[in-house]
Amino acid sequence: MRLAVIAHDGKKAEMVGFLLQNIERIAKADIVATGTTGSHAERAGLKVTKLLSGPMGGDAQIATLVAEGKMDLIFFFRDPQGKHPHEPDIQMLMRLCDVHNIPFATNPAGAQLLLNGWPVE
Ligand SMILES: O=C(CO)COP(=O)(O)O
Repeated sequence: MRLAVIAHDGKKAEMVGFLLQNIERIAKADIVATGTTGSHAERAGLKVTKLLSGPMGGDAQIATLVAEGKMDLIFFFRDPQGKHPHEPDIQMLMRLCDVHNIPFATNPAGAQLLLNGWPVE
């Protein structure tokens, strides 16, 4: 499973908690993350490949991986209360997931359903 994880600042703790709760399901996954989300995950002991921070182009990098057919699953825990200067990049990522039919969860409930339905490797 090639999984990308991204979380806005208000959702980073929730993302790390979610990943730790699902540690067995994601044990064999190749995980990439936007920079700061990835640092939080690493501090919790998770192995991730960190890309640029979101506002510096990390979402765009993940969008590129989606376009290239290199991603299976995207978890992006978005903060619905926040405004983000790189919103165009986020829209691009969501659009490319739709173009390429890549599952995209924006909150833990959706992410859990996707993980539960993922074939065991
Ligand atoms: O801004 C983000 C997603 O749009 C997340 O980026 P960081 O993980 O670098 O904070």
